[in-house]
Amino acid sequence: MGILFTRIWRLFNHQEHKSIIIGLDIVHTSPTTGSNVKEIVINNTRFRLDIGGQESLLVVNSTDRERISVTRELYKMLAHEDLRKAGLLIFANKQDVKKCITVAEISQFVKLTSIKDHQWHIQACCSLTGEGLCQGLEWLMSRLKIR
Ligand SMILES: Nc1nc2c(ncn2[C@@H]2O[C@H](COP(=O)(O)OP(=O)(O)OP(=O)(O)O)[C@@H](O)[C@H]2O)c(=O)[nH]1
Ligand SMILES: [Mg+2]
Repeated sequence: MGILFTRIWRLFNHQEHKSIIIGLDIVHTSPTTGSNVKEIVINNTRFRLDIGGQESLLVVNSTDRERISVTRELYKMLAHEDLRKAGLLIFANKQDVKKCITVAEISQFVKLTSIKDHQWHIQACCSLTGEGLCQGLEWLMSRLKIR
């Protein structure tokens, strides 16, 4: 999810909203200085994230049918105390690819409708063109405004 992450990072730049970004290819390195600060490495780039997050972003590779079941487990981290009030934004990436897993299918796999205690939104996107990224983030921003 390197490309998508880089684009989102640019859009978020200089803003103070706390978010965590999760996906299957993020490598957690050892905890760093602050208690909530984690360093992650994505495609050889090191990022520092504050994981006392208010929002969660989940990135799904819509062409990877084998690992969609692993993705299903990821949102369980929403049960963590620090994420009690977090919303969940799911980016279904690579929706431009023929025969990709559709947003409806991903929703079913991940059992989105069973998430009752968090607001969630699933957004089709293509990180090559950037399509869908702004719409997804607009959903996050609208949540932050009404708080
Ligand atoms: N067609 C298409 N290709 C993409 C998209 N996003 C990433 N890719 C391609 O997928 C490959 C891996 O890029 P990453 O940024 O690692 O994307 P990823 O979502 O982690 O996908 P995988 O690593 O393949 O699981 C590269 O060749 C990208 O060009 C997308 O939205 N559409
Ligand atoms: Mg990747």
